[in-house]
Amino acid sequence: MEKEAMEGHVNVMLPQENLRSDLPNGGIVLGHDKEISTLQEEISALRSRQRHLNRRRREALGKLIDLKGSIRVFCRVRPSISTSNIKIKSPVTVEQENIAVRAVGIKKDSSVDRVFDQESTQDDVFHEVKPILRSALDGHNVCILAFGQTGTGKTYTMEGTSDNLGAVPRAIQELFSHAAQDTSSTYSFSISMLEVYMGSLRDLLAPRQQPLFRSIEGNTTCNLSILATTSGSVQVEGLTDVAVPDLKKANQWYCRGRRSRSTSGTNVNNVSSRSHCLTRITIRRCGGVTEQVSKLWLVDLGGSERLLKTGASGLTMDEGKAINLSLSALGDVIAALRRKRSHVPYRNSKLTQILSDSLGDGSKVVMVVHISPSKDDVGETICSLGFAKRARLIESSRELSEVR
Ligand SMILES: Nc1ncnc2c1ncn2[C@@H]1O[C@H](COP(=O)(O)OP(=O)(O)OP(=O)(O)O)[C@@H](O)[C@H]1O
Repeated sequence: MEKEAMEGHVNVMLPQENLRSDLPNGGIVLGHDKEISTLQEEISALRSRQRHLNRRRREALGKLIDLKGSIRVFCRVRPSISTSNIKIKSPVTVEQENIAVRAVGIKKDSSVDRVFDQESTQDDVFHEVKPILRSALDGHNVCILAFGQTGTGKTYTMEGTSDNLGAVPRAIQELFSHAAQDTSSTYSFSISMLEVYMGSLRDLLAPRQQPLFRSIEGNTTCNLSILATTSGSVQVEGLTDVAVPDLKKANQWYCRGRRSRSTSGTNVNNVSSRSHCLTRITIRRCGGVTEQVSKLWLVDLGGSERLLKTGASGLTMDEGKAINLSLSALGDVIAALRRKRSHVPYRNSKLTQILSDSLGDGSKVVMVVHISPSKDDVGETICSLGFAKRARLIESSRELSEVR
């Protein structure tokens, strides 16, 4: 019974044979009232036990995630996209948790919490990401970030394709499926999506579609502002937040937001994302008298890029510079958290400002660093692995007077 209660299912078997022997037409006689009231008491005791076990499960999960580190770093290697039949040996070799990069004059070994090799599937990645969703349902702010050089598969991991759904649609599905199974709490969800583009914010779910940033150079009319509340939580003023009563509605809104993203062709990716795309699921959990609100951020970061290599010029080059600057601000925040600095420079970019209540203490982060298997990308691969290393060294128990 305990195991069943922990999994959120309590099945109480009524002694139907006994009842039926007295009742040929299937009705209930008064003589059984006592039995019924005993069973009702038993059900209510089991419900209370279930709530208690759920609370303990939440505490245990929180401790487990803290032990593993408040930030978990995975690395995914994109499959080779060479069209040639000649098999070229990749400078990148991987094992379960280790990545070795070998090239002329380069010998670099890195370790992360889990490596996904070129053959890994969307299922494999989601399997590792899934436990942290429980933390979001339990009231923690959670952030799942896809980081990496342009063209290494960040959008593939987060959005996926219609045949191979990525982490965002799978996470949305998982939230609804958990909510349907948990009989001890009720949940409601809402979704927001925004794009951080050249230091400005654009609401991807605005009722009247705002003009694409890319189509109007220097346009900042879509700029939203970020407010920090006295309780330390962060609000994006005026950002559309749509209540999603079911999975179908959630997917419809997510697809709508995806279609509004700014993309452009570069030498290395012909549908390169020119911005950071942030999907926020707000979770309201009501268990008994208390309501808890938490945020799940699913972030497809713009690709870090070497501007010469991507062949970018004009607007595309400016976009690349802006992406690199905000990624460097994200790196600085992570480094400050790691060093337990009293000042964490969240304010240095819009990206880090928005995420400030979901990157610091008490929140849980999964970062999937994407790398290319190609010899031509060794320089970028080393940089991305350096970023992963810095992120991985964050300690979970720290006391910070964070500046947001
Ligand atoms: N694991 C994978 N399996 C199959 N195809 C992949 C995988 N990863 C990436 N791809 C393919 O590689 C190409 C580039 O991937 P994607 O657009 O996701 O890169 P990105 O890192 O988001 O790039 P950018 O930063 O420029 O937006 C796409 O055609 C994508 O479908």
